[in-house]
Amino acid sequence: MKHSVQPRSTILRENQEAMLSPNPSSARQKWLTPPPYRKNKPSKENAPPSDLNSSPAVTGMKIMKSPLPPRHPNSNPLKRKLSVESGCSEIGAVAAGSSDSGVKVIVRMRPPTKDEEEGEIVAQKVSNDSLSISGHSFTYDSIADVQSTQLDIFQLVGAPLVENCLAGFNSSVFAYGQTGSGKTYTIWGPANALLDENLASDQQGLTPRIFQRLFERIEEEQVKHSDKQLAYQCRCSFLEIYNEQITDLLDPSQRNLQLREDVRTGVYVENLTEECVSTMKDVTKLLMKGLSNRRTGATSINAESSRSHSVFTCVVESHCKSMADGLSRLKTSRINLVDLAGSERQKLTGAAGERLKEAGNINRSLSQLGNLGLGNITIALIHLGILFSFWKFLLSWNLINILAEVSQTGKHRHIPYRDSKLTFLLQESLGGNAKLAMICAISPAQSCKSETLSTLRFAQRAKAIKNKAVVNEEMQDDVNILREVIRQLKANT
Ligand SMILES: Nc1ncnc2c1ncn2[C@@H]1O[C@H](COP(=O)(O)OP(=O)(O)OP(=O)(O)O)[C@@H](O)[C@H]1O
Repeated sequence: MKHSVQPRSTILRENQEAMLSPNPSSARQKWLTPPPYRKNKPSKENAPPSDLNSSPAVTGMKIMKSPLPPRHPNSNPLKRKLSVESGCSEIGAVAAGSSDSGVKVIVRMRPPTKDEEEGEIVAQKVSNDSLSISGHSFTYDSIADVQSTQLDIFQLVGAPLVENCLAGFNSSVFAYGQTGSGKTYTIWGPANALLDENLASDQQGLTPRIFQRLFERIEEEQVKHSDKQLAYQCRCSFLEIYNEQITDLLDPSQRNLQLREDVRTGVYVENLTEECVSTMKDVTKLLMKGLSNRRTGATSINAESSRSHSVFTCVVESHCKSMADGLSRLKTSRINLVDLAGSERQKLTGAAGERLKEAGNINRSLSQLGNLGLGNITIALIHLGILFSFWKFLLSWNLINILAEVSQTGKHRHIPYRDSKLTFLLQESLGGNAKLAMICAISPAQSCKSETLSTLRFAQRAKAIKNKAVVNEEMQDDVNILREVIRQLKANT
């Protein structure tokens, strides 16, 4: 189901106006439509009129392209922090206390391949949060060793993400690591584990597990808060960034989509397809469609290597009305699940031709995620074709390094988000209004040692970043502010 729709800013304005409308029924029509967990029919025409007294539901509001992420409340007068006393704020608040702002870093070691088993195994888990590799020790939030299961990863990363999401926090998971280290396996799981008959499979990846839990928890929250007319809507999109071009994985004819920035609401992808989901079936359908449209190719390390970054995004909105104070509240949170293309050294992976060009682009965006800011010098090196792998190593620190430095010293610095599509699109997740978990995937084998060390150092720098996640909540009592904002927006258009 694809929806061709107007820009998010227009919708927001309409919704805000509707919520503020002196005629409450117009606001209701914008917000509540189908019965619980019915697949959404999102067009305006299809939306049956309903009212706030209808049963709790995952709602089928209007669908839109290009949703914009909620911004930090300092830059947006419409947002306020969670107040535990407020009428609806305890909804999904199990994890709301987790106001920790550090990036959670998990290192996952995949089992050695047959070839690797014949060589030396150099990486070893030492404790729950540390590992050693050839005498070097590293400490992170958690180490998942070769025995770790998909369920373990869900419990470490997925379960807290769902609670944070219901509490109104933006939440992102990035999988980073060398080609063939297990990023795709971790984030999506094997494709056959998405089939209906395998839904209970041990192999199921983090994303389907997250949505399974999310829908269960939504149902629980609606039962628990049945007096608050609690309604949810989940809208998903799926894109890939390949050679610095954005393709819509739910409609691959849409290539080279553009990133836009809205002053008030942030970065969005123009014309990206969004679909409403309310069941696991909806989600698996989107995942299977999107994953089958990704670019893959063989490297010497991974026969089915993802050659692009894939980003699955779900915007979860909840609307409730408190009986205690009669106020309506809207919480929005954005989940980003990101499978980064493999970091790789061309010599090791035997890259040539198209693969080499891809690798250059992959490395450029990953580099941007964490390089040293060597900008021009390094670009000159690239143009000369000199020491591709050395370049990658040097450049693999910029954004992460700058963010880590800003977090540690409190100094102001220009953060070069715009230097790659990946960092521009995901800037909220990197040092902004989001909780971020980074899963760094490694192989324990001697043959991967230098890539593994590079990944582990990247992970150390990532750990130092401080994000500023806040609950994204709008309240109806902000009516005067909203009216003023609408007036200003209208005046500016
Ligand atoms: N924890 C694990 N347990 C069992 N098999 C795994 C595990 N991690 C990875 N694998 C297997 O290793 C192979 C490579 O994994 P995967 O495709 O996830 O790597 P990747 O990091 O996504 O690589 P690329 O960046 O090249 O896409 C796959 O066959 C996958 O099934």
